Amino acid sequence: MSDQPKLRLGVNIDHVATVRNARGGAYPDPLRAAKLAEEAGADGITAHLREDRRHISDADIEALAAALTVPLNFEMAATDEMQAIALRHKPHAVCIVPEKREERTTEGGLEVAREENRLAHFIAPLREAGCRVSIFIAADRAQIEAANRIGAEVIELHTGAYCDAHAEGRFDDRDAELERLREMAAFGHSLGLEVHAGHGLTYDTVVPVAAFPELRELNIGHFLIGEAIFRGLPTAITEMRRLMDEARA
Ligand SMILES: CC(=O)[C@@H](O)[C@H](O)COP(=O)(O)O
Ligand SMILES: NCC(=O)COP(=O)(O)O
Repeated sequence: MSDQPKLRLGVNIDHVATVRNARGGAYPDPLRAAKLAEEAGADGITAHLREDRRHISDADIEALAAALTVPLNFEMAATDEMQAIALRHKPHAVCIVPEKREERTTEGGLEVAREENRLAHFIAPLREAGCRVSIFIAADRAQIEAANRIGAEVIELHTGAYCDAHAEGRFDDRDAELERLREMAAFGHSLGLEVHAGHGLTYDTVVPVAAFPELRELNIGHFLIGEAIFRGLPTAITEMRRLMDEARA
């Protein structure tokens, strides 16, 4: 048995809403997926209320905030509208992410270093309301230092570049990205930040990341929701949990 602290698995249910929204109406229901994920051992649920509402809706956030028994990690852009929604629901965690209207998915990390003053003021009321504030950033020393200076308690390192390099067979790039993530997880931890990671992780890419001893949480969504088509959501989650636990052992 490992004596490392448990690595939590946050299941992101955004893309249940993507499927629902393809036809309108109410099916499939992200809350039902979240409850199933809880039963399957998810340690938390992550949902990203995009400004354009392309997947998760305001009503989804309301339902999740009211019904979950595990912590809700509410991903949002640093806008006044989103801040007001977060302050209304007071989720366990608020993760500030960058958004671009034209992007297909979250392409990079938040630019904290150039917006320190604004972001420090933006997160202060969220912290006062009792939310754990997390900043979704690239594995970059300057961004991590800035996240620490503005008073974030948590950073989530963007694993997309590592996963993309793996998927495209660029293995030298993948290994370099993995090394960068490893070093920056250790650096963030050394500053006293809680370190999370996520974006694009799959069964093929999760193990080396889950092995970083400084990590406390992985947030995984798109792959798990896709895999649920083939083997069901509980089994897809259980397998991810098994790989994470093996990596920590
Ligand atoms: C910030 C992040 O990584 C998640 O929100 C995830 O990417 C799902 O949302 P999108 O696919 O819409 O970016
Ligand atoms: N913050 C990352 C997340 O919640 C899940 O990202 P993905 O697995 O859907 O790419």
